[in-house]
Amino acid sequence: MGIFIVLEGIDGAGKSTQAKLLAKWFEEKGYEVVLTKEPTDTAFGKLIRRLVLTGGKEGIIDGARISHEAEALLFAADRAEHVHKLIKPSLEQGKVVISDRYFYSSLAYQWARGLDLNWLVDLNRFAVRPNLTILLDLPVKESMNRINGRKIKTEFDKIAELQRKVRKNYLTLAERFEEIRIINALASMEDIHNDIVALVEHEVLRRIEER
Ligand SMILES: Nc1ncnc2c1ncn2[C@@H]1O[C@H](COP(=O)(O)OP(=O)(O)O)[C@@H](O)[C@H]1O
Ligand SMILES: Cc1cn([C@H]2C[C@H](O)[C@@H](COP(=O)(O)OP(=O)(O)O)O2)c(=O)[nH]c1=O
Repeated sequence: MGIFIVLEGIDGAGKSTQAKLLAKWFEEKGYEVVLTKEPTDTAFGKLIRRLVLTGGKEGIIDGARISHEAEALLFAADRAEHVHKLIKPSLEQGKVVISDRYFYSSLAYQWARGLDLNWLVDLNRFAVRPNLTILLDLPVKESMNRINGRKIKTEFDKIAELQRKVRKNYLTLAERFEEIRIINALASMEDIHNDIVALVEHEVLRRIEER
């Protein structure tokens, strides 16, 4: 079996930066790495970007805004394909899979949209649990500064209020899911990377060696 690591956090927390650094670290150690993300780049991911995340006629289908339940189902459908076509087969081949976002994003964001958390947990029950989930925790003000200037393509990016709810939700989820570890994402990229590597060594690699 391979190793499955997920990076989570609000928009601009540094997930993609740290996912790349971690992938490089594993590759230098001789592991085969699959670096991936959600929403994916498949047809489902594209549909999500078109119906949920694109600017302009945001989320409009047949003249009305897409419901939050439909959004949650689209993210889950994209994830099901991701799990069955990429994540599981790669883990079976002994690879390291690093995903920028996973089902915790659905729990944090769609819960912030007012959906029932337990319904969301049940909906995502098919999703194999990672060995380690790193929550990059950052105050919203700092994340907004970091993504300021980035082309605004989602309504999520615009609303600091929603980001605050999402941040709080992630911290609550960290109490419920034991694989989630919180890292202070205010530090420098290098310090955060070192913190992540320390977690990977202690929480994942050592446990595998002990088996
Ligand atoms: N530790 C850090 N300190 C300052 N800026 C950072 C740090 N990590 C990432 N950034 C910058 O912040 C922005 C958002 O980072 P990114 O990795 O794209 O976040 P995410 O994938 O979580 O949206 C990028 O411009 C990136 O270069
Ligand atoms: C995976 C996932 C993402 N999202 C949101 C979080 C982000 O604000 C947004 C898009 O993710 P993002 O990481 O910004 O993707 P990209 O930069 O490739 O467009 O989707 C959910 O609401 N639920 C989910 O299940």
